[in-house]
Amino acid sequence: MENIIASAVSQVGDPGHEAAPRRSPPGSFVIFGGGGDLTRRLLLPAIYNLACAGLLDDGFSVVAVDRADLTDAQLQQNVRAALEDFAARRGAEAVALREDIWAWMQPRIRYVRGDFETMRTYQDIATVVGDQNCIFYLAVAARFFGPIVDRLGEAGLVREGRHTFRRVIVEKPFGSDLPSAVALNERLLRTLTEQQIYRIDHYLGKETVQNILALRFSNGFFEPLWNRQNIDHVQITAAETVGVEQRAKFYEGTGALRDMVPNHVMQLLAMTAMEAPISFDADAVRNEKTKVLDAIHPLLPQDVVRGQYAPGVVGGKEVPGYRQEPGVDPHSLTETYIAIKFRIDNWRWAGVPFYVRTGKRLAARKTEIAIHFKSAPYALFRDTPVDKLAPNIMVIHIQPTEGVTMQFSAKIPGPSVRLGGVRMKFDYAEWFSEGPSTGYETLIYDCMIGDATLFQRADNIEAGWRAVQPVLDWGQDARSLDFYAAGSEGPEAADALLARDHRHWLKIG
Ligand SMILES: NC(=O)C1=CN([C@@H]2O[C@H](COP(=O)(O)OP(=O)(O)OC[C@H]3O[C@@H](n4cnc5c(N)ncnc54)[C@H](OP(=O)(O)O)[C@@H]3O)[C@@H](O)[C@H]2O)C=CC1
Ligand SMILES: O=C1O[C@H](COP(=O)(O)O)[C@@H](O)[C@H](O)[C@H]1O
Repeated sequence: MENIIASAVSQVGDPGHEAAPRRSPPGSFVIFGGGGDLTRRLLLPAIYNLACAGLLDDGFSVVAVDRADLTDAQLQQNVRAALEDFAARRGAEAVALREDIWAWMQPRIRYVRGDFETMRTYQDIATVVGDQNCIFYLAVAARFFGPIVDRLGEAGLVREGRHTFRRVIVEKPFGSDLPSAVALNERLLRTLTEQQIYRIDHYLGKETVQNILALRFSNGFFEPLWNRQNIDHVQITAAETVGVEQRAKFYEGTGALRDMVPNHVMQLLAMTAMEAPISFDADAVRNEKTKVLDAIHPLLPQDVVRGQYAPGVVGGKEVPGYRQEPGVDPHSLTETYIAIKFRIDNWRWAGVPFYVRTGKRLAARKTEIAIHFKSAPYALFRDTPVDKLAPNIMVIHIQPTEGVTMQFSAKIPGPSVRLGGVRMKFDYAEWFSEGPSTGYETLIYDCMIGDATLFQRADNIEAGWRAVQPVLDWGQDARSLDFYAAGSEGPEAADALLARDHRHWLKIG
């Protein structure tokens, strides 16, 4: 089946011959938190990968701002070490850092030592960046977002010139509920225009997430089926095998709902459910996303299952429960798993539930969107040994493998009519040879060229929080917390959520 599809598609055209993307404009990429974990693990490798792809202008430079006492040369050594650890690899395998790229990058890396809360730091940044284009990346704890932007404004660093831009990339978490997200938007917008703010959601940097729009809107055969007449329900899963790791302090006050749903999961839902935009212009896309999120029906307690992992076995190894993790309150009520049944009150989706689940310490690492189509009428098969027709399912795999699978029924060879489920699979890696990616390359590059399509607008963020705010308002409650063994499929109550509707989850593990 896979061969038939591959050969049919190969007649269409040879992949990989699209127009080459243009180089970024020259300018400084200023990273607040330039010595931090995000910078080392994801941002610097992304910049290195962009340099390897020839997408950075010779007038590009990185300016790291942090409080450690370092010289430019020491910082450059730290950057090299980070690139060796996190960038120079192909899959799990380490490869040598490209010396030609490092020779290009090294002199373009500068350090500004200073406290984020001190004006002197901003004066020093101004001296380094001069009047060039600048992107300020806030790779810092959320409590600094407002203060840094205020000071950038006071120092005149975000004033744009006739031919130069000043942009700010804001990391997550963007607020911790609807009121705080609204307040943060208001604060940033006192200094910046909406067009200068790039609110990042790293899920939007993932190729297959972007592919949802390509799949839906560049193929004639999906869109006519993409509605309540043909789709029974949608399942969105973002499952992880890792536990809370070293992040107990952050996670205890956050939990799975805040950490994953208003941002990453909502982006997946919005891209699956949105109407076709009138163009791929950033605002056209974001208008449609906001519209669909605004159409989410207010949640009821019976639509939500909160879970927390208990001790169990992951990858053949015994692991502790969440309450036994270092830094976690032994009586913690923080959820590490959440499942929600969303309803979308619009013409296209009325009556089609969107079930979402996300959690840590589950049976496998898997992010996917499964579109469950309605079954064909059974009538024709009543006089055959076939007792029921399986529904067709289209699964968009986001990670760890990227691709699309279609599940449908076919006749099992033999004299009588018997049906078996078969799969057709499109695998991104098999079809397209892509360079290494952290997912941040696309986002950083898009910000450089001023394309905000994959970033969240203020109303987008607020719509995501608004959809989950009822759950936050109910508060944490021991009665609303179900336990699941680490390494399992999640709490039984999540199965019951679908069983009530005579449906079941696809297996994670
Ligand atoms: N790490 C990750 O994988 C991800 C992180 N994020 C988000 O990115 C942001 C940064 O996270 P992360 O890199 O992990 O955080 P880190 O704490 O590792 O990095 C922050 C850096 O800022 C420095 N710093 C803290 N306070 C000041 C100050 N007042 N003045 C100057 N420097 C200061 C810290 O120095 P010191 O070490 O001395 O405190 C540290 O080097 C957060 O918003 C996080 O939610 C998002 C997705 C993934
Ligand atoms: O933002 C976050 O995302 C990660 C999951 O990201 P992924 O790209 O590995 O799917 C999650 O582990 C983390 O808790 C959360 O803050």
